[in-house]
Amino acid sequence: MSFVLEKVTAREILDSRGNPTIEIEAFTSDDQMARASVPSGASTGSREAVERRDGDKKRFGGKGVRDAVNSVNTEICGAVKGTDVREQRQLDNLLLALDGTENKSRLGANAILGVSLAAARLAAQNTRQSLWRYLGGLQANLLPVPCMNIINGGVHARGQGADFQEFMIAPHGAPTLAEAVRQGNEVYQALRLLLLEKNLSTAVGDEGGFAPSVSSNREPLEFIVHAIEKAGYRPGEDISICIDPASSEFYRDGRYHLHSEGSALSAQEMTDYYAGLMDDFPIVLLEDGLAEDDWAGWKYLYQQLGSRAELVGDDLFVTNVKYIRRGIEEELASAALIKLNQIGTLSETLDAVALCHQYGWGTFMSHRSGETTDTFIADLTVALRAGHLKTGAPCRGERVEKYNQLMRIEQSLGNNAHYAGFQTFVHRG
Ligand SMILES: O=C(O)[C@@H](CO)OP(=O)(O)O
Ligand SMILES: [Mg+2]
Repeated sequence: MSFVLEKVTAREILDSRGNPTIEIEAFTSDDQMARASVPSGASTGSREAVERRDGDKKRFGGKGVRDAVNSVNTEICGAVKGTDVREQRQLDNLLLALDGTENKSRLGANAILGVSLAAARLAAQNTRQSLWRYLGGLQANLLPVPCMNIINGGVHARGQGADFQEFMIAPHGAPTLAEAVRQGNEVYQALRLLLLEKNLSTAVGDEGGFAPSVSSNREPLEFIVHAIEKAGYRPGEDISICIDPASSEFYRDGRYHLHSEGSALSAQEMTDYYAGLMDDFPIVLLEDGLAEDDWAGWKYLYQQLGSRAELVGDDLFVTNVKYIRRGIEEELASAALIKLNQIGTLSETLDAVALCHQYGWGTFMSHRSGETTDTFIADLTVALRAGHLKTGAPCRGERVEKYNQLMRIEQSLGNNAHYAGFQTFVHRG
């Protein structure tokens, strides 16, 4: 079995929104092949690594992704030929040096990440290991709490629903991952019936959650608590709630504009608003409660609410150790969202997770709103003992496929599998 990278090739494919994205194939000198594809966000942080796409992300065959494809087929292919696919850091460093920019804008973070992931998968394949085992070794036995996004709002619902982007359920009381997926799905189905009873739309948003038109950000939480009970579970005991308001999207001129409620709040008022929600609903995790540039606001948020819920930075940290380190030093949050394509290589993602764990921070592994059926993040979550992940509703193939892969991994671990449960959510401060 060879480990020598012979060539990488790329093509343009569609993501789950029907927008173009990149797929990479990597080959060893004995003609073994592995494939990886790269997702794309809608509520992207401004400090994310730069993907090469058309401005509006909509044109298949447009310049952006085609340019990234060309770079892989020519420049990148020439540079990586001959590297050992097991030497992931060496390969990733080579790609960083080749690009030469701080934010991967020359070759494109999508091109770079696709090569990085395809090479890792090839190494796993040629060492005859599953990807999760190859990436995590013997410590890879922690199955994450699946945080299922069952109500979509914000830009993922084209502004027709709640201001908050994601309302997720976390079935942390389940004994196993498979049971958690089953429970989450039961709540999702119960929610559908509740919405229908109220004559609300059950059409879904980008991540498969329902996107009803509501008149406040409390209403989805009320529906969810009701759905948890209707499905036969205890809110807070068996199943809790995680929210990602993605507040950078409604932050302007120093205020948080909640259109559904007709208010514009300061960071302190927004924090009080969240405190009120935490009084009334079993919220265990709040992601991007404040905006990516509101560092002072985050400090206050953490002081007030760090002991009540895991406070996760997504747009704030963009999976970048530089910003996560600042967050740790200044005590701004208790966890980082982890998205491979925010930073652009596997090695840098491993560094971000290691830094978080070193300081007792949580790691919330995440898909993107524009996904492919690639299940790399499911394996990575188990490999890195990330503890909880979000990958949408238990609906829409590109989301379901990640949950299905986690169930496969759990089954192959047998008695050695351990379900993360409630303690995976970091509460402190
Ligand atoms: O904000 C987020 O956390 C993500 C994923 O749910 O959305 P997007 O991929 O659109 O940035
Ligand atoms: Mg987010």
